Amino acid sequence: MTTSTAVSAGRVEETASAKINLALHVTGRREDGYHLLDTLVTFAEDGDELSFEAAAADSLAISGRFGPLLSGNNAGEADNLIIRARDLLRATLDDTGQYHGPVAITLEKNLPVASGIGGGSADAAATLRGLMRLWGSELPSATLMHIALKLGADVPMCLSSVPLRARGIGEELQPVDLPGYPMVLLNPLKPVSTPEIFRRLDKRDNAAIDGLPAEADETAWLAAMRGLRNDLQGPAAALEPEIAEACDLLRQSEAEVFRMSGSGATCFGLYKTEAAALKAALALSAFRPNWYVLLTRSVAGA
Ligand SMILES: C[C@@](CO)(OP(=O)(O)O)[C@H](O)COP(=O)(O)OP(=O)(O)OC[C@H]1O[C@@H](n2ccc(N)nc2=O)[C@H](O)[C@@H]1O
Ligand SMILES: Nc1ncnc2c1ncn2[C@@H]1O[C@H](COP(=O)(O)OP(=O)(O)O)[C@@H](O)[C@H]1O
Repeated sequence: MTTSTAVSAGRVEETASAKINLALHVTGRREDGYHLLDTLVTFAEDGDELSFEAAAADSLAISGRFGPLLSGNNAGEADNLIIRARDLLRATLDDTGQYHGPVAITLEKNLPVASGIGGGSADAAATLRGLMRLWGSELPSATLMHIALKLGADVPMCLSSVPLRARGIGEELQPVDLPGYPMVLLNPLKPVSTPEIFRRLDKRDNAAIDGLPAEADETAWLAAMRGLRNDLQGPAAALEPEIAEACDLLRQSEAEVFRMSGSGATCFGLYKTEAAALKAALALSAFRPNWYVLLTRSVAGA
């Protein structure tokens, strides 16, 4: 039911930025089996592109390099996180008597799917942001965070898409003063199962992240990040050896910091200069033409 008539904008656009776990420490386990994390996260300047336009009826049109992977039984319209985000937001707006008319949504799926960079979570967060702009909605930030967490552990952090440290399973967020860096993402395009990676951990009470710089000093942050780790990288590389190869290629490309993101298989490299990142991306694309290589930049903290 739509209970008011105001539409604040005809068409709005949102970028769903790739999420990068620069470090991910598994520090414990909840009673429901979910693992407690301490993770340093940043976002790429690039990602999926979404648009939202008032229409006569609801629709979702998907295009882009990885669009064909989202169809049928794998996140087709009914299961797509975009649709789940739209419907959950609508239910809350309905309860508070706010407008939520029909909407035509487009998704340009540029990010590889199930690849440790949270494309689905970023799409869900972009949908919440985009529809609130389109519909002129007003919700307390706690309500929005509650909706986001229902959609997935990574969705709250994707709402702001700024560098942050996340704890719990992703609900305790603390922005950090991390500078932006030229960045290359590299993925062998081999799927890895997130639950399987968590199941294969042999240690679940690892040390938390320690000693992050308080200021945006590029060199101090690079040194701090070199001392961190991704506890999911060992199990993921054991399942998919090309992950180890991807990290090794990034090391050879003279990345200042290189590591796997999330539960894989995407790996990232951070560089001191745009020229170094460009050289790395060109060499990696030539050496592994069938892999996913993205030359981008990580966003800077506030
Ligand atoms: C590992 C991370 C790090 O940012 O990113 P991705 O690799 O997905 O990008 C996330 O914590 C992914 O969280 P989320 O998006 O909820 O993962 P899902 O794919 O829904 O979780 C699949 C399954 O993985 C296990 N799981 C997930 C998260 C967590 N903190 N502990 C777990 O044990 C659970 O068995 C869960 O049912
Ligand atoms: N819009 C979407 N984009 C990507 N995956 C989606 C989407 N909606 C639902 N999914 C489902 O979510 C799962 C995890 O996708 P994704 O967020 O890309 O993983 P990851 O966080 O590992 O990068 C996919 O296997 C897919 O079935």
